Amino acid sequence: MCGTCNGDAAPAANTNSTANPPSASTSNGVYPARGDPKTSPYQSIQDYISNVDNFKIIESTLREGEQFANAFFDTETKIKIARALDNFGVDYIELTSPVSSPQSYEDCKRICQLGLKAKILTHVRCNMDDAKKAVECGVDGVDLVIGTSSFLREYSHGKSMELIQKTALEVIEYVKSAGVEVRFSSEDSFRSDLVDILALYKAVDRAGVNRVGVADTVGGATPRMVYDLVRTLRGVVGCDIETHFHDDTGCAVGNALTALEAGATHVDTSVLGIGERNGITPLGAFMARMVVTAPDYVTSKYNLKALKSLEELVADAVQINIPFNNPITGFCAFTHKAGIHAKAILANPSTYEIIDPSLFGLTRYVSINSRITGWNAVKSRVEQLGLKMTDEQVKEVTAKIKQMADIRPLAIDDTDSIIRSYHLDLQQ
Ligand SMILES: CC(=O)SCCNC(=O)CCNC(=O)[C@H](O)C(C)(C)COP(=O)(O)OP(=O)(O)OC[C@H]1O[C@@H](n2cnc3c(N)ncnc32)[C@H](O)[C@@H]1OP(=O)(O)O
Ligand SMILES: O=C(O)CCC(=O)C(=O)O
Ligand SMILES: [Zn+2]
Repeated sequence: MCGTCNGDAAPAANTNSTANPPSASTSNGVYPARGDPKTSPYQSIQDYISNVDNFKIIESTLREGEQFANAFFDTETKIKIARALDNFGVDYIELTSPVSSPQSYEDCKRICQLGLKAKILTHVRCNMDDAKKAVECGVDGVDLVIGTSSFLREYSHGKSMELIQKTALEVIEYVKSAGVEVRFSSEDSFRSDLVDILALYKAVDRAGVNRVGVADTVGGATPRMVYDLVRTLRGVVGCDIETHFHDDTGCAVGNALTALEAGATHVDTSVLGIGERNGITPLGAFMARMVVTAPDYVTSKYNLKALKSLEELVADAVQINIPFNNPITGFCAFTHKAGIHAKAILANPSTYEIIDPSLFGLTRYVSINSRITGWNAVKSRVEQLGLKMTDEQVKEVTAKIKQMADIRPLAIDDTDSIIRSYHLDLQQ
């Protein structure tokens, strides 16, 4: 009913041209009521531990994303995605383990040679053979992972905590000696014994890892659990803390924010959240969250206007549609329909929008095609069409629109016809 919006040919009542934006928008383009800590309750209270305005993104579309059911990335597609992620401004790009297949190995080497600004990582099991293959590819960093929960120790790799630590220290020493960044992560951190993993993290921190990683591998963690674990870990290690959240219970974005509030430094994302099962923290949704929480940091660091094309590229590559309710780029993410909303939005977009779509190169759309349309929105359309009517006349034509909309769904062309023919009648 509202047609396409968000940057495509703007349909009726695109308020970018007709609405009065609130007076002083700030240099980052976020309106005061949305971006100013004095008027926005949504910016986190800063404390000494929070990194909400100083985080890095480890973009894992080309690793976790390859674990998505539909994903098959040929070399050219991987390169296109890597370049698009780099253009967006992510800090790191994580690639599938080169041990996975000969082509994975070749692709990893190839992407390392592209000369991107983003650092290139690959993600391997915490063993010497995998680490050697990773280093051979020329990556900037190696992400080591091993399951530490009793489930994974028993049913995945069968190693004791003692053996995990011994192996980890050997592999870390090797990767460091190769002059490459190294991260050590405990898979399934939230179902691991706290004392066990803190001792392990402490040992790898002492061994000089660049980062330790906390992973909610099964997506069961709540923000409170995340805060507690990351905050505790922050007191135990001096290195950076990376976090990885699956979305099985819908908490992946909230958990990522909470992790930063608790002192994490890095967040793993993938475009549209693609990954194992229903995936991880989506890059776009995370940007939506963080542009509200830390507008200056996000708008100055990331090329937000490139989000839509990046998502389209990946959606196309894995043959899915962008969900209607996707933050920012869902087709109706900036569509306003109910009369009460439309009136206020036309007066000041901050009334019913937390994010200014223009930050992402997109436009808002006010629908005037339904039985819940109000006369103020119709008046705006009448003015856009260059027609002259009194308020009483606009109210009368609004009633006609509602009469028709009670019978069937209307397209903007139908509504425009009702307005034009009413206007013609007035003149005759
Ligand atoms: C939660 C996550 O997403 S973790 C990342 C997941 N990523 C991947 O799995 C990468 C893609 N995987 C692959 O290509 C393959 O699984 C490979 C190449 C890694 C291994 O393949 P295979 O040798 O055929 O083994 P398979 O996949 O059946 O089983 C995994 C093996 O890794 C071992 N393993 C699992 N995790 C670890 C670990 N962190 N450290 C060391 N060994 C591990 C298992 O014990 C098992 O070994 P086994 O051969 O003795 O049974
Ligand atoms: O390496 C990590 O930190 C995360 C691995 C992973 O994908 C997961 O545990 O879900
Ligand atoms: Zn994962």
